[in-house]
Amino acid sequence: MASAPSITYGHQLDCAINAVRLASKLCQRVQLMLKASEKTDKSDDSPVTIADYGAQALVAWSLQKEMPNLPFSMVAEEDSDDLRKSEEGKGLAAKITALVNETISAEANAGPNSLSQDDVLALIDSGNSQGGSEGFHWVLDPIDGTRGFVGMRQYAVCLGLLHHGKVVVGVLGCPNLPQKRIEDADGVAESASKAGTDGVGVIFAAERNQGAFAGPLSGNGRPGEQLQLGDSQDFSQVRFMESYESKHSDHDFTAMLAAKLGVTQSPLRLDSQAKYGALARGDAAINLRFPHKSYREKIWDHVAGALIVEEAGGKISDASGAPLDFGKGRWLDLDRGIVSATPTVYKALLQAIKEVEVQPR
Ligand SMILES: Nc1ncnc2c1ncn2[C@@H]1O[C@H](COP(=O)(O)O)[C@@H](OP(=O)(O)O)[C@H]1O
Ligand SMILES: [Mg+2]
Ligand SMILES: [Mg+2]
Ligand SMILES: [Mg+2]
Repeated sequence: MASAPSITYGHQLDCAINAVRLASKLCQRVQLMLKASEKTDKSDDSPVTIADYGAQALVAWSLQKEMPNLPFSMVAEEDSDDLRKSEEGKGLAAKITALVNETISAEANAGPNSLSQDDVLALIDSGNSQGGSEGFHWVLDPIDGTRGFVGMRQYAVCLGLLHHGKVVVGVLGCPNLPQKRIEDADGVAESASKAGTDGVGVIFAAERNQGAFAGPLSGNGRPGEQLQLGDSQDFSQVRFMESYESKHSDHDFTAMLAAKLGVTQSPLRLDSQAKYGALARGDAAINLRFPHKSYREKIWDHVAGALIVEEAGGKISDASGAPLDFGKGRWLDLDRGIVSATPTVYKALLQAIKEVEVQPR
């Protein structure tokens, strides 16, 4: 008896790549003209800019335009509450609408002013799905690493697709990431300052069981370079990555873990899921994230990057080795932290975590 054909998600992958490229264009426009006044602070003290909102609206617009006949469910980070409440919020909403329309007319061959302010607010709010373990759900972080975006460092537009709770498509747009392998922190900082020029801006894309790929963010179609991780066991040669912000991940704890493993190189500190892309292409062998114990992770911070790492041959789990369960709604509950690495290094890492006595804060 012939076995049932396995499901593929090629069309959704193509649509996700187009949506991420379009939203990345908007982010690049805003980064060139970013002013402090166009930034609000959410109750959790994280900044959100007109680019976060604009990118969310554009991804929702692009996906629905390309797949008009499919039901649309999206779990996304932002909502329009702050844009409806105050005069300042309404002013931002007008700017976001103008920016979305400008980007659509410049990049997507549509007429100017094609979307009203209400349309844009509704597109932002179309990201209010609760997700779950049944059916299809897009998962979007319109700008991951907003602090990196504001600080002209790394950030990423991150879009994934869940099918029955498993990630089946993952795309990362990284406008400030060098296309060449990262040598050191100075090099990556220099790239960020040269966004939009040759050699800067990477898109990572993966489909379940079909591999992970990288290529220039500018351009069309699927990125062409397949990523396949090597498996070094020489810990004196490996490097680890972690958040730029020590508030997001305990740098003292990760230093202790690295020492336990025999890692001698200093860490590469980058904002956003650009770290997952960088891991998948071999810029470093380990990505560690150990937030404060009161912090609760959200799925959009990891969905796209997790598939890219796995499809490149890497491993990812929580600190106990349990797989990340993205099918439980908007939150991602897990044990202590998230670790991802090349396979042999990953095994040693889990063992080292068991052996260290001090736990993160
Ligand atoms: N106190 C905290 N601890 C851990 N993570 C935090 C945090 N405050 C915010 N974050 C999350 O960390 C993400 C950035 O991760 P990184 O440190 O790898 O750049 C943020 O994504 P956004 O920038 O999308 O809000 C946010 O979701
Ligand atoms: Mg945020
Ligand atoms: Mg995020
Ligand atoms: Mg974000």
